Order: sequence, then structure tokens, then C-alpha cells
Amino acid sequence: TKWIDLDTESFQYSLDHFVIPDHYEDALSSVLIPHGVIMDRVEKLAKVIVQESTGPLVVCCVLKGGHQFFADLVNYIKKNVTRGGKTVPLSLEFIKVKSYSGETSGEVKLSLTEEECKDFAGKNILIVEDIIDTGKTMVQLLTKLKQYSPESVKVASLLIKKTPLSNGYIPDYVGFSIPNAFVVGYALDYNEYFRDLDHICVINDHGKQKYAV
Ligand SMILES: O=P(O)(O)OC[C@H]1O[C@H](OP(=O)(O)OP(=O)(O)O)[C@H](O)[C@@H]1O
Ligand SMILES: Oc1ncnc2c1N=NC2
Ligand SMILES: [Mg+2]
Ligand SMILES: [Mg+2]
Repeated sequence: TKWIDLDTESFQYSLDHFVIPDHYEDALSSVLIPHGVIMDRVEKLAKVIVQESTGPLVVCCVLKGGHQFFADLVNYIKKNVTRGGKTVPLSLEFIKVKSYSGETSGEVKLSLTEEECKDFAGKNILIVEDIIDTGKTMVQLLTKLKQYSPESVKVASLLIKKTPLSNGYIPDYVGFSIPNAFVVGYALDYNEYFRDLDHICVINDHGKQKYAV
């Protein structure tokens, strides 16, 4: 596959082998992707994105969950040059989108004003997301953005989830495909908890109860 395909059986790491904040230790079952592996994969994605870029990029962070991947990806993009040896001028945009409560997807709430959208006209946009689960968020966001005739829109998502609830949307750039489990860490949250965890981990039942709304 074009990305790293993780399945639970062969890729769960014990929490004991990593530094885990003690305030989350009782709420997690395993480490799925250690922070170091995330960073190495992000570095590679940045190289590919720059090589395939055709000019200045508007890099658009989908808050809140996309924040960490966005920050690290932009840092690596700045260190790369195109095939022609050119650096890529970047401008940064931030869009807040929310649809989850607990581990359930609800109505997608896009906070995107008209004038913010108008700025996308004629630009090469790279949308940066943490995860594609049902695909609802991205499909709605892309539909909205395409109304403002950007030059091009590409999507980079660190994770895609192998779930029967998927609408089939696949981004242009993907870090990892993961099993159908609710993951947290690296800015991915459960009811606003775990964003301050560096590794991507699987939340356990105790954690789902402890941090339920
Ligand atoms: O493919 P989907 O099923 O739509 O799920 C993916 C989206 O849901 C999560 O956002 P959330 O609503 O939790 O807001 P957050 O980014 O602030 O955590 C995640 O960050 C993605 O944006
Ligand atoms: O596994 C997940 N972890 C955190 N946030 C989300 C997830 N799937 N859709 C949104
Ligand atoms: Mg999100
Ligand atoms: Mg969330």
C-alpha cells in the first residue's frame, strides 16, 4: 500500500516500554504508534508533498485534532526542496471543525466564514487532518471549499481508520491506516482529554468511563 498499514494483532506495544504521562496510565491499553515513528513518517510525507508541489502552498490545519500533525509537517516541509531544487513558499490557515462527542460522530460543525473561504480562490491548498474515520468531516469540508474555486485542493491525513462506517473517502497523502479502534494522543482527543499525550495509543474501557461526558 501507499502507506503503513497497521493491524492490532502484530502492532500493539506495551505501555511499559514507553514514557506515558502518569495521569493517563490507567486509561490506556497500548501504544499503537510511538511518537518517534510518527515523526519519521511525517518527515517522509513532507518530502513527498514538496516533491509533488507545483508552487506556493496554502497549508490549512483542521483544528483541533490536526494541530500536532500540522505543526510537525510544516516544520519538515520547510526543510525540503522541490525536484528543481526550489523551496516552497507557505501560507497558513486554521479551520475549526467539530463532530465528535466521545467516540461517536454527530453533525459536522464547520466554523468557516465567507471571507476566509474567498481567500482560497485560485490557491493550491493542502488540508492537514489527524484522522479520516467515517470520512464525513472531510467530504463536507471539501464540498464547502470547492465552492470557492481554489486552483487545487489536496488532503494529508496522518491516519485513516479501517471502519465499516467509512464513506470511502481516501486522502491524497496518508501516514498510517489503523484498525477500527478509538485512538488518542498526538492531539487526537476523547472529550478533550489525551491531546497532551505524544504517542498514539488505544483508550481502554476505564478511560472511556472516566472521561465520558
Ligand atoms: O472522518 P470523521 O468520522 O468525520 O472523523 C474525523 C474527524 O473527527 C475528529 O474531529 P473532532 O470532531 O473530534 O474535533 P477535534 O478535531 O477538535 O478533536 C478528527 O479530528 C477529525 O477531524
Ligand atoms: O479514533 C479516533 N480518535 C480520536 N478522534 C477521532 C477518532 N475517530 N474519529 C475522530
Ligand atoms: Mg478534528
Ligand atoms: Mg476530537
